[in-house]
Amino acid sequence: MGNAVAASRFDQSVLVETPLKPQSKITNLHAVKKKILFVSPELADLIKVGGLGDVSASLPRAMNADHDVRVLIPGYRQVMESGHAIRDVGSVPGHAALPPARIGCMTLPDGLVVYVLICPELYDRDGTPYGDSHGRDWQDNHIRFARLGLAAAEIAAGTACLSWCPEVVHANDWPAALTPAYMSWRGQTTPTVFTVHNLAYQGLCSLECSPELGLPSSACGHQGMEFYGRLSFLKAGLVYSDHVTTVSENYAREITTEEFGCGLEGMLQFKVKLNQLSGIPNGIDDSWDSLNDPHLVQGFEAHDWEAKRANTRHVERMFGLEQSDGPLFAVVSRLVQQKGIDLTLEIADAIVAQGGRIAIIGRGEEDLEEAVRELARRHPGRVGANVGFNEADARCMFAGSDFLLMPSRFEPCGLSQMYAQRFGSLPIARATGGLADTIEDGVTGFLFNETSSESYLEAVQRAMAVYRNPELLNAMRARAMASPLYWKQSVEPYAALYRKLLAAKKSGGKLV
Ligand SMILES: Nc1ncnc2c1ncn2[C@@H]1O[C@H](COP(=O)(O)OP(=O)(O)O[C@H]2O[C@H](CO)[C@@H](O)[C@H](O)[C@H]2O)[C@@H](O)[C@H]1O
Repeated sequence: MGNAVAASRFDQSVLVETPLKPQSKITNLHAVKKKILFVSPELADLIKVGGLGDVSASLPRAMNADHDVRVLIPGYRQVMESGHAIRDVGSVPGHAALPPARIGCMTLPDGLVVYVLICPELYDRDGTPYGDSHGRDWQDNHIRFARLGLAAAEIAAGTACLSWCPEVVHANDWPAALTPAYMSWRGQTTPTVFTVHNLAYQGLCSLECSPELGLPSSACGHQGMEFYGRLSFLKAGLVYSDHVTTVSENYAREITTEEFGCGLEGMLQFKVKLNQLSGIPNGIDDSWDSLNDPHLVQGFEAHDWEAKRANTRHVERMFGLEQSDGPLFAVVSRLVQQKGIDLTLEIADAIVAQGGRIAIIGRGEEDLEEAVRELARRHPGRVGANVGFNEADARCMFAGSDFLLMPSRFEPCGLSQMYAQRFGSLPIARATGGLADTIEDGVTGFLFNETSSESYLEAVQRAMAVYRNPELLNAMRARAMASPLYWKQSVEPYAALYRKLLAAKKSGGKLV
């Protein structure tokens, strides 16, 4: 294993920073670089369950042009065995039932600095970050992710023995949500941002877990993280952070309604009144380059549809599909209720009957995994399913398909539809959350309104009609390929938010 943990107590990563050059412009740039700690349970380079892994890999890198953003993640087995050297740079003491842990530092090949929370009894396991290989949540998830939050708080307080201390802490989703909470309970004043990538995952545990987490009594009341008789990590992130963001403007509005608010809409409406909730859309990174992506059998640009076709033939071979002139539909998704996979299963026969073929890749809930396998068995040569996930195959599918099926019940932002657009595959999606913000109906994809197979099928029929009109199809493909935002364009709103929080802290004033 290449993950030697050296014995130093000091954070040597400072040694790789560009030395300051007096009297030069670079000096000024370094002077204004803000130190940001980005706390996340996933980082696509090392471990990814879904879109949060992509964002945690892309956003800190995009921000690093102007800031010094470092990521903190748990030292899961996959992280410790990733082959990247890990230097021992600090430690955090135990607290209640949270065991003490070490902090390692990993510098990825492009220079991204990643702090790794090393605590084998919590993280050295087979399975995913959240559960075992059968999809069952780890019983001690409250301890595992409270440990993450408290370690971040210690780093922010300067008590983790690191030589680096953040000026802003940015925590993501429920697994990192106790970061602002512990910081608040300990009287720390470093500004905190909490980003909700998915409000439906809340990190709930029994109120009786409170002593294990070492919570103050105020935490267990309605004004704290109590939620319908349980403790909610997600609510803690909302209550105790200085500002909450979510990953599209439309979803930021939707979560203040009963339909999408998961019971938290009242407090989210309150956040809006305080000007403490906003939507900042996700982007995609530069690797989504249809001409130069090494995973594709043939790179292509807009209007080089013959080259795109070579990718279609490749996907047909990958999934054992018959070659035909009919459209190829792709599903690249976590197989969970949110994504409306059941709706795709309902309309699949109609797609096949009209000459379409469907290729499905993804994993998730066991019953949905079995249902897609069964669909493929029923339509040999017309429907192919690969239950599992790998990035290379996903990229080939975005490049080779004509349409991406994404009938999500809700979608905070969605990345897959943007990946598909960039690779000339038109998303067919429900007009919800970030899907409604990133897809222009009839121009860069197709939208439908109702969570029903009728509404969905109507959009699929419109897509099929466009497919029969090559001129229109190609015009839409070209528009779609030019439409997704790169991360660079999403970075400034985060930077502006950090500036605002720092300015408010400096003036000692309340945020308005
Ligand atoms: N079975 C699987 N295993 C591993 N990876 C898989 C997978 N199936 C698909 N993927 C990949 O995961 C990513 C999916 O990202 P999305 O943003 O579309 O959804 P997700 O629900 O995971 O993310 C949540 O967080 C992101 C980030 O903010 C929001 O965009 C989104 O709306 C929200 O639901 C893509 O890179 C895709 O290729």
